[in-house]
Amino acid sequence: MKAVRLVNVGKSFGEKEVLRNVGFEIEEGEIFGLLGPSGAGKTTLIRILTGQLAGFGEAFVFGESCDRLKENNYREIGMVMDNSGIYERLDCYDNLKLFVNIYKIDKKIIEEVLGMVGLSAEKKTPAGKLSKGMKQRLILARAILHRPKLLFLDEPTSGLDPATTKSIHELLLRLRSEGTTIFLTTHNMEEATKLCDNVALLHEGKIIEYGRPGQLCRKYNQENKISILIKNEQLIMLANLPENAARIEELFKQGEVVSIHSSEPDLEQVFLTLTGRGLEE
Ligand SMILES: Nc1ncnc2c1ncn2[C@@H]1O[C@H](COP(=O)(O)OP(=O)(O)OP(=O)(O)O)[C@@H](O)[C@H]1O
Repeated sequence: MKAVRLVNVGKSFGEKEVLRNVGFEIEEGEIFGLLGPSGAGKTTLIRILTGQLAGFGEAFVFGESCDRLKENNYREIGMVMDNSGIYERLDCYDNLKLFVNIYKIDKKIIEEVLGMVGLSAEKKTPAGKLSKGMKQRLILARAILHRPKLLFLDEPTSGLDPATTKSIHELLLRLRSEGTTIFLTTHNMEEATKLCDNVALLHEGKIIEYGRPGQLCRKYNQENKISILIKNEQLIMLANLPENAARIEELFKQGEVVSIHSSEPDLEQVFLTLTGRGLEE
């Protein structure tokens, strides 16, 4: 069974069409990235998938229609959205205890999950006194407490420092290795390339590309070039064509080559090629 299946999903707010003909599937156990600039409709799509908003078309999680999700379906889903649901005055432990009680699970899991997100030392710290990165990790801890099969993460590392971002990435890869399906939105193309098995590019409410990050980069690699760093720190860019082979061979023979690699576009450039706009605009 697919973790997520969308067929012709659309959504309008009044006159404004925010999503149109959105269709794709997510396999169980993959990390999927929905990429698009601000206002593209990413959060709206997550809200439809989590039953918080009704749209047109068909949307399913684990075969269940998203407008009919019940308690047992919600037990399989975890979410990290803007509205964090964290109580500032309660410490980290008690914040999680609230949810352990709601889910009726063993409270032994709290210590384990605090460890997973690197907050064991902050167990007794009120959430209001945590740094932004720590708070984000607490929100993530809350979302994975009941070990959901499907995790929705709306910009999980936005505005966080590189160390916290790295620890969140490691946690997401660990969750995937344990079989969790992850649906994330991001503006960060490096994050998407590093983590995602598949990505969809959303532009003005429509999916304009879908595929593996590497595959998409190669597909739009119109200017396939090779960059060669030589000893005097000079960078030589050559088209990846047979007629340049002799030149490259000569540089190798002269012992000049420090490094050589093919230069493919990144997802940011793919998006720019398709829309004429960057993702951060
Ligand atoms: N409840 C609402 N009522 C009216 N318009 C809305 C509502 N929610 C979202 N929109 C509009 O729908 C569009 C898509 O918003 P959405 O939040 O889904 O974008 P996004 O891709 O998640 O953006 P960001 O990256 O900034 O979070 C925006 O133009 C937004 O103004």
